Amino acid sequence: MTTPGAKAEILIEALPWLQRFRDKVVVVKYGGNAMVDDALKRAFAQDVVFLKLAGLHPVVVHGGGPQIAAMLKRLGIETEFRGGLRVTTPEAMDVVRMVLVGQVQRELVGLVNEHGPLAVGLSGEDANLLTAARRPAVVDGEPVDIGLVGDIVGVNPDAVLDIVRAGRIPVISTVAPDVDGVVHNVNADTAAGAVAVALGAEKLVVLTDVEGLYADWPDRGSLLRRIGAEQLEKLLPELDSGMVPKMEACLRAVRGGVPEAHVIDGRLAHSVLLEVFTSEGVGTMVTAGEPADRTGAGA
Ligand SMILES: Nc1ncnc2c1ncn2[C@@H]1O[C@H](COP(=O)(O)OP(=O)(O)O)[C@@H](O)[C@H]1O
Ligand SMILES: CC(=O)N[C@@H](CCC(=O)OP(=O)(O)O)C(=O)O
Repeated sequence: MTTPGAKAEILIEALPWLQRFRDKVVVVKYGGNAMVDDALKRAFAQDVVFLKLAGLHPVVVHGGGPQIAAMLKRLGIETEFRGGLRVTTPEAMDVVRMVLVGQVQRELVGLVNEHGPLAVGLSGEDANLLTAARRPAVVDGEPVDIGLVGDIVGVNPDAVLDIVRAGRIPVISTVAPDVDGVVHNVNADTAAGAVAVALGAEKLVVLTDVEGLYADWPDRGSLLRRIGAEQLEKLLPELDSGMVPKMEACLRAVRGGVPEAHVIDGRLAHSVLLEVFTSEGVGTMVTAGEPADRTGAGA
């Protein structure tokens, strides 16, 4: 059993991190694969509320890939992934928007608001929050047309900061119009990286369903605890599917001035709190400079 002294030590470990992150924006990307059960989703909502009440400014950017896949299946619409991105026809786009904004976002907003009137849901379409431009997938070094898939070319920070300044927690779905108003499907990792840069965030935290980035996936001994931008750039071509947009987003964040970006295990309850408020942190930390590599859990 934890003694009172040990409990106090755990609390006091958070002190320097409370000082560093107080009044700072922390962008948390919650991936669909980390939303595996209700207990974990509730723990995630608690963590975000905890950050807010501790004086940080969490901004949630959510995914929902598996939820989109399930709805597409129910509707008998087939889609495939190219280079980690969903090939998105106009018909699939309607489903992406319905699921992300109408289902996943609503659920997260509801879970956060069990703790008080905190979360406000919005999509890239609200107050010109996000502007997209069509992007191809890159497969074997070649650009491939994948339909209504966008990259973020513009962020209106005030659309988010107004909500933050009102003491609330923005929960952002990543569908975004292009300059002509055509709505695009934006990978949630990609959007989270762009939002973190535009908000001048102090940290980007990306939750997924593995412990972090592995140098030699799936060799479990190759977990990287820290990696610099240059080394990550070299590793990018070696990475598989889902990890590519995630690590590109971390790279974009740190190159855009966010001091650190993290990929952490969303299957671990309260992983966000462990990352923000403990000295050891969890998962893989990406920085712009080249830190000494640390391999292996707990290193
Ligand atoms: N080098 C790597 N390190 C860690 N995971 C990897 C790596 N390469 C590929 N993966 C895969 O990427 C997956 C995470 O991406 P994805 O399934 O898109 O997650 P999410 O829904 O959280 O965005 C992991 O479950 C793992 O199977
Ligand atoms: C273009 C593209 O691939 N968009 C993603 C958007 C959702 C997402 O990114 O969800 P996760 O974070 O759960 O993977 C998709 O359609 O699945």
